[in-house]
Amino acid sequence: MKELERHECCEGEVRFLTFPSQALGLPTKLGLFLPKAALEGKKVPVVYALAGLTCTQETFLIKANAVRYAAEHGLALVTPDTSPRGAQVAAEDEAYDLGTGAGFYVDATAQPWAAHYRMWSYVGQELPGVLEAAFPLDGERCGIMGHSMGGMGALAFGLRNPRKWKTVSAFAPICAPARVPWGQKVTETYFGGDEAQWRHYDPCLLLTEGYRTAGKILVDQGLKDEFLPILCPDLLEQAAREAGQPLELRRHKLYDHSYWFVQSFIASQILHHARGLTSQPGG
Ligand SMILES: N[C@@H](CCC(=O)N[C@@H](CSC=O)C(=O)NCC(=O)O)C(=O)O
Repeated sequence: MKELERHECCEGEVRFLTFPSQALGLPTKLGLFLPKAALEGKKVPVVYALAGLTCTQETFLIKANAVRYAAEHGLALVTPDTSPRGAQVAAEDEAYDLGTGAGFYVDATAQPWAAHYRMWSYVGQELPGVLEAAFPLDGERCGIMGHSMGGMGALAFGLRNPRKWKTVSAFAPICAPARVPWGQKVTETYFGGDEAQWRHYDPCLLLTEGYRTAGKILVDQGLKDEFLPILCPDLLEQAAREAGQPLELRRHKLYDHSYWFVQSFIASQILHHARGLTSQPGG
């Protein structure tokens, strides 16, 4: 693990790191906020924040205004990159919604993508192990959140592995990727046309298959979101209702898809994780 940057922030530290990922078969970068207690060597709860299409390990930390709330509640934040970089796949830099910056938090099954596009294994397995060995992060108190493509990832990780991800939330997640153009493009490329792969990652399909999170899922969605028709929050609500999965879906009339929206509701999403991961009131 090599440190690229370190900045004092909200009595803790924001660090940018790189290491050679075995899952991705490439070096990868990530952001890490360590609150004051972690700098003093105490094990702290941690929330992974997964960003959306076109983002990097920096985007969420810079734009979501999450650090001050994480610091307030003594939470660490981890912000992975959104795809492998430099995989040398033809076409990986041609569109914003495929390839670089668009890993979709899945493991590709079709070549040439399958060699490096393995964000599911990287974020879900490799990264927590590497970080928990290197920093005072409590592997028993992990939460996961995300925006858009990252919201989809957060829901999928939370549903598939509730023992690891004790708290789950999302901003404007892609709720039914198998049914919408973004996901169909993934099917044609990363999955080589095998639509059935979505059964591992599509939040609505996972709910239908019986997967559940440990506690209530919190989702914020803007109603002026330019991507609303392909995010399908109504389908998530219906799938959760039918599955008996507790879900609080908060619809916000005036908000779009941007980080201005994320920033507006980040305090209560961080509180949701703090309550679930610490002994704070209401937890
Ligand atoms: N018009 C954009 C489209 C990409 C975009 O809106 N990306 C969103 C996430 S969308 C789903 O995952 C985002 O978070 N962008 C970064 C930002 O700083 O807002 C384009 O063509 O780039």
